[in-house]
Order: sequence, then structure tokens, then C-alpha cells
Amino acid sequence: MTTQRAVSTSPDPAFARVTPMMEQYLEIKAANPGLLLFYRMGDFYELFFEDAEIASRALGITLTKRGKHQGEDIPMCGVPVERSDDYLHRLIAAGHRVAVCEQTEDPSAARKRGNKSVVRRDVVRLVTPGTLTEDTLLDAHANNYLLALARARESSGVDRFALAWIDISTAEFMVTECVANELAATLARINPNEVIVSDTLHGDPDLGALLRELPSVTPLPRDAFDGATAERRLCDYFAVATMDGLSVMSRLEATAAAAAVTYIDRTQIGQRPPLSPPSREASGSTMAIDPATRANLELTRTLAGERRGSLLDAIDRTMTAAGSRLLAQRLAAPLTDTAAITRRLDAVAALASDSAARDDVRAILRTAPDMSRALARLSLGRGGPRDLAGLRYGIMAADQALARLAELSDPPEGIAAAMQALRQPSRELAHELGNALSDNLPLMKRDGGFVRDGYDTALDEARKLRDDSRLVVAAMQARYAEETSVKTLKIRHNNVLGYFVEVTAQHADRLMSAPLNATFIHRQTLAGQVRFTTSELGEIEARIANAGERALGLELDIFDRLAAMAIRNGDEIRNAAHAFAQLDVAASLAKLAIDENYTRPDIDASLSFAIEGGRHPVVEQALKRTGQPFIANACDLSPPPPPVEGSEESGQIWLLTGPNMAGKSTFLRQNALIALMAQVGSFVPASRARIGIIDRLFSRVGAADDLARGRSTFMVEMVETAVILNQASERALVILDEIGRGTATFDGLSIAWATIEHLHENNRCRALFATHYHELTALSAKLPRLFNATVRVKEWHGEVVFLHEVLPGAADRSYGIQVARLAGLPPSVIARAKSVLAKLEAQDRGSTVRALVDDLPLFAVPSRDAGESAPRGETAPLIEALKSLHPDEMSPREALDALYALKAKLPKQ
Ligand SMILES: Nc1ncnc2c1ncn2[C@@H]1O[C@H](COP(=O)(O)OP(=O)(O)OP(=O)(O)O)[C@@H](O)[C@H]1O
Repeated sequence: MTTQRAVSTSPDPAFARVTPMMEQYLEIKAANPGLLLFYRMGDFYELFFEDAEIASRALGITLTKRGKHQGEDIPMCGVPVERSDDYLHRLIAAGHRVAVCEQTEDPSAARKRGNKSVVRRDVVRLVTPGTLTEDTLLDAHANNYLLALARARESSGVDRFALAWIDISTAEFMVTECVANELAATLARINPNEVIVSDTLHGDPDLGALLRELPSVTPLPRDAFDGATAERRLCDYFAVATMDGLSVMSRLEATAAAAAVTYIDRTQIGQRPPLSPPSREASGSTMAIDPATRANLELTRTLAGERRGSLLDAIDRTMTAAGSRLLAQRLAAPLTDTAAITRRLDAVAALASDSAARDDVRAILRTAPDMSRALARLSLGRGGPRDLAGLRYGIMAADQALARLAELSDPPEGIAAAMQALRQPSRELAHELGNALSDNLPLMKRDGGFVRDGYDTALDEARKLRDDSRLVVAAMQARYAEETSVKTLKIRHNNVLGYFVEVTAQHADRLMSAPLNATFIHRQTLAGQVRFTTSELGEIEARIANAGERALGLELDIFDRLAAMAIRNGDEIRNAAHAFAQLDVAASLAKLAIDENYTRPDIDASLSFAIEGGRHPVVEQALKRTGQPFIANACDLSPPPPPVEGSEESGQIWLLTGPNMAGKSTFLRQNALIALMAQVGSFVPASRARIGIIDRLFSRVGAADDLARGRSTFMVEMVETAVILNQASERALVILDEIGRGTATFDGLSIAWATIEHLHENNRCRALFATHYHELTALSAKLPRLFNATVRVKEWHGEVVFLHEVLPGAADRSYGIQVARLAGLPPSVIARAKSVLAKLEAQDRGSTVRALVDDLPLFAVPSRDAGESAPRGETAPLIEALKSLHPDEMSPREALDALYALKAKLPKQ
């Protein structure tokens, strides 16, 4: 059986023979290409044909058959509706998208239309990785972003990209623009769960490699990315006449934003989750960090993919899921604006210096539920009673937090703004929810019982009737037991029989013979029991069912009214939820600063980088757990004072040599992490830190093979180094660990050599460079801003002792053989290695190096622009004219005119 045949909608004669239900299935399936169809049948969602095969493999559930289609068995598998969230979660995690198709009428209504009629069904929702809202499907500690990517080809041939990203579970909506070489870093920062692109972009070979790296990419037909209708679609979503009052966006950003809301419309089938208006992130407002650097520095995951051991894990002391999400967001996007960083640091400082306030605020935060996600579920009709209660407890927590924060004598701006937001949500809403909701709440509203007794008279009456009838059943059981003299007679209930009388088999005869058989009507005989009904029981049953249904109906009405009240107050609730998250992050970073003895960094617009007593935040904590100290080290990459004669003021490069295992990598990473934490607005693991804003962080640290992309270790290393050398500006911080080690010694040494020269002369950025090529230390003689540093070790009785101290100077040897011995290499191999080393050292490699340094082509280092030739005089007007064109803003007619004008400018041959 092939899918093609299964889902074909072509007028196949065999279709005439398919059952009406199959016909309906095939039609719905064909309307939802690329999605697995969850087709509701009673208490199950069934999957058929290839969907069933995929799902049974992915979920490990049994594949069965159901009837035949065109002469072949139809494969089928099903998941119970009650547990469908779990199955959905696993399918989404495995990269599938699912269309959920429900019965939209009661089976009895279908029967009325005729025996062969099929129950009406419709797809009510598409479940995709980027559009989840259920708690069970979401990671509480991470945002779940859907991202739309749009591209514009500039007349200069340079591609510009717009990104719009939305978390519908929290209503966040952001847009930004970037150029092609910033795209990978921007995507890595946002870390979307699903990316949507136009068909054209999806098939574009230039983007192929990048898109393959992303967890889930969904191509959409062109219309979703149509720039001409973008504004209208956004206005329609936000129900406004123009977007001008809501948000300022470029045309390209609006295109991406419109694609995102169009996709949400399509997946939520008419349910529109409320979204904040798109907020524009100015390009350059965050520190650019490319995917390789993020991975190398293990910011949110270790290289092995674990959260444990990452920087986020080491610094996250938040009390709430929303706080933890915000911290992860901030860590992914350190700021470049000194004023904004200072605002964050002020809030941390206030809570760091007042331990009582910090502890109290954290205790209050512990009780604050995830209001934004609860609100999103309510808005989409997927909320339950506990979501309503969550809003109530959230507002109550806001009151407590406000009372506590009011005691701060002079709250900094960040905390004052959070307090302002906490005042916003309606207290009346909280009061109403408190009155309405019971103390013990069911998960689902359809279970009923969540409205407090005494809240609604009509509901109380319906419940009384239902409960009284239950008492009547209890009394009836006692009466029947007496009348039949069967003491063990019970009245029970199940979904098939409803209420029934049950006696053990030995008493059954009595009920089945006169006179009792006039009252007791036999219904069922089981192995040990026999079941009966009575007309009296039938009447009571109808009464109970009616009263129960009425009570539930009333409760659901109350639920809808309360949910509507909450949704009307949505913006205020979301603002308060965000304020909680901000307070949580500030209090968490304050606690971290105190617990781990961090200091407030000085951030300014200079090119300084002066760290005293710096430590690695993750390694330090790991060592602490085993009772070992971390050795603090200073690092100063600030421009050398006074500026070297004739050179502009630029940062320094430290060349770090030292034995294996001495702590070079740790030192390199700790300085990158200190800079990053400082710009996130956190205190840092150092005794002093002064950092001039870093606009871009690069690190190339121990790359691994990337065989999936067909690149060897050395190739990966060179690609990453190329990116750095081509893109690092004076404001960048570059960390390079053992460049060139993956190839022959002299090739590697030469590449490392030329790389340092290029960094020093062309990039002129602050940099740390660790190497085992001790020959490179000679470069400091000619490169004035290159500084040699080494990690100290001691030799003691032939053993090497690692002191982990970074000092000025150069290492004389690598102690590689000693480390190899520690690692357990056989003694014979160690002895042989020693003798080979002695011979090699006898041939003085140093002489070659000295010759090279004397011949240092300092001023011959090719400049970055050397390869580009200026436009020839006669074509210059043509290029100028091309540059001034803006195809996005032209009508077809104008474009054609422009083309003629260009042709006319072409020099005559
Ligand atoms: N400052 C320090 N204080 C205490 N222990 C440290 C310090 N720096 C590093 N270490 C310990 O030394 C180990 C080795 O450090 P690291 O990997 O940085 O060495 P390396 O010089 O880069 O080694 P190699 O050249 O072999 O890659 C770390 O795992 C850590 O446990």
C-alpha cells in the first residue's frame, strides 16, 4: 500500500467502492498534506495507512488492520484520547506535525440522517513544534518559538533577512532584521522550535546547510510570505485599521511577521491566541555569538547536549519556570547598550545588598504560578480550572511582592518598573476567582466540581437534586436488601448498564423467582454475580443524570464567564507575569552573586578588558563540590597604556602557552564567560572586572568532527577560523584554542602564526590565543600588542604538579609525556617517547623561527580589502545607479523603466 494511493483525491473509479467513512477520511487527509491525521473515533484517535505505520514505529504501539481499501488491508493504529497528549508530545519531539480531527456532531445526529451517514468530522487544530500551548507538551524552563524567515535580495546583491518569532504560550512577538552573515548567529540565539519559510527559500541551495541544522523547518506556499498583503493580514489579526500605532517595522519584517500570524491562524483553525504587538529588536543591540561559539562555551547545553554542566545550569537560581525562561533568553542575548546593562545590574545589586528582601521576594515567587502560559491556554479554550486558580494565586503573589518591595528605601529603576506592572492586574478578578473556585480543583473542566458551593444558587440546586437522588439510591439499596433478605445486595453503576442491583450467584435464584421477579428484571450474569434492574432504579437514574448534566452545564457557563474576564485583563496579567520573571532573574542573580562571591562588573564604551581574580563559573562550582579550590587568575587585554607610538588604540592579544592539563582552555573560556555574564547584567566570578562593550564573541575551542556535513576536524577548525578572521571587528572578543593542531606540525604552526598576525594587524580585536607551538612566543618581539602568558607548573621528583597560575612569560615545554604517563600509557611507550623527544629537541627548531621573525612581513600583511578592485571609471555611474534602486519599493512598470535606464548607461563598445 503506498501513500500516494491512500491519499489520492483523483477521480479513481475504485473510490466508488470505499466506505463512506473512508471517503471522509481520505478527503480530510488530502486537505492536510505533510501531517499525520489523528482521526477521532469514539474514545480513540485512529491513524490509517502510512500514518499508522509511521506512528506505530515512532510510538511503539501495535499496528492492526481495519477493513480493505482497493483490495488491500488498511493498516491502522490508535491512541486513547485520554492519553493523547503524551503520544502527541512524542510525535512532535520526533519531528512530526499532527492534524487533530474531531467528531463535530453527536453520533445520534448522524444516525438521524440515515443509516449510512457518517458522523461529521473536522480538523480542529494542527499540532506543530512551534505552536504548542499545553503544559504537558511544553518545557516549563524554555521558550517555545515559532520563527518566520523572509529574505530580500538587495540591488547590491547582498541578502537581507527578516525574522519574526512568536511564543504563543506566552504571547511574546519579536521581529528583527539581519544580513546574511549574521543569520546563523541570530537563529542560534533565538533557538526556535519550528521555522517557517517560503517554498522558494526552502529549496534555495544557499540556505540548505543552515536550514538542515534547524530542528524543524516547514515550507509554506508563497502567499504566506506575500509582502503586498502582509500589512493587511497583520491588521486583521490584531483587529486594527493600521499597524502604525502598534509597532514600527520594516516592510520585510512585516512580511515575516505576517507569515507567522498566518501560520498560527492556519494551525489553530480560527482560534486566535492573543499576541503582544510585534516588538522590534534593533540590529546590533545584542552581542552576536555564532552557533559554534555558543556550543563551545556550553552556554545552555554542554557539548554532550546536557543542561547539567552548562553555564545556565550553574547560574540558574530562579524560583519560577518563567524566570528560568527569561534567564535562558538573556544568557542567549547579552546586551551591547551600557545603560540597559547598568539598569539590570542595579536591580541585581539592590537585591544582593539586602538579603532579607531577597529571601522574602524569592519565597513569594515560589508561590507565583506560570500566569502567561495559563492565560494563553484559557484564550485558546484549552484551559482548565487550575489555570484560573493560577491567575488568582499569581495576583495574590503580586500583592505580597508589592508589600515587601515597598519596604525598599530607594528601589532602582528596574524594580520600580516591575512594581508598576505588578499593580496592573484586576484585583476584582482575583476576588471573583477566589469566591468562585473550590479548594480542590479537577484538572479538566469537563470533570466538574470546581465551582465552590454557595457561589451560584442555580448550581447549588442542581447539585442538591443530584446528590439527594444519590441518597435515595443508598436508601433504596438498604430497602432492597431488607425486602429480598440478601444482606450483601448492592446497587452499583457502570457506563454500560447505568445503575443496577447486584447479588452473588447463590442469591440470584431468589430474585429471579416469584414474587421478587416482578420487581427485579434480570440484565446480566457474570462468573460470580448476577445483575438486575428495576423500573424505580431507571427513574432515579434519569433524574440523577439530568441533574448532573445541568450542574455541569452551569459550571461550564461559569468557567466561560471567568475565563472571559481573565482574557479581558490579559495584557495586564501578562505584564505582571513578565515583571515576576524579571524580579525572579534579578533575585536569582543576586543570590548567585552572594553564594558564589561574585562582583559587580564595570561596563563602559572603552576597549578595556581588565579582569582581576577571574574564575570559571562552572569549573569553580564543580571543584567546590569535591572540596578543591579554584585558582583565580587575572587577564588584561585593555589597550596598552600609553598607546604604542604610531598605532591606534586597540586591545591586546594574549598568547598563552603552557603544559597540557595546566588550565589553558579553562582560562580562555572563563574570560569569555565573564564578559558574557557582565553584558547579560550579572555579577561576575572575579574580584574586579572592567569591560568595554563587546559586540561580538568568537570562540574556537576544540572542534569535533562534523562528519554528517562531510567535514573533518581540521576543516571545521579552518572554517570557524575563517569566519573569525573575516568578521571580527575591533569590538570583538576572540578566543582561539590550539589553532592548527589538526594538521602537520609546520602547516599548523604557519597557520597559527599568520592568524595571530592577521588578528593583530587587521582585526585589532581583544583576543586570547592558547597554543602548544612555543615558537609563536617569539612573535611578541615584533607585535607590540601581543603579550606572552603562561600557566605555571612545578616539577617535583620527576612528577609534574599543576599550579593553574597564569603569569607573564612563555612555557619552555609541554610536559605532554608526563601527562600521557598520568593517563596510563604503557611504560615502554613512555620510555620510547622520551628518547624520540630528546632527539627531536636536539635539532633546533628555534633557528627557523628566528629567521622568520627577522623577516616578519608586518606591513605586508594583506589588508582586508586588498582583493577588491575599485569600479572602473566608465562603469561607476552604472554601479551608482544600481545602488540607488530599491526593488521592494518599485512597481513592475517602474522596474522596467529602471532596467531601460540602466541599459542606456552602459558604456558604448
Ligand atoms: N584555575 C584553575 N584552578 C583549579 N583547577 C583548574 C584551573 N584551571 C584548570 N583546572 C583543572 O585542570 C583541568 C585541565 O584544564 P584545561 O582543560 O583547561 O587544561 P589545558 O591546559 O587546556 O589542557 P590541554 O592543553 O591538554 O588541552 C580542568 O579540568 C580543571 O579541573
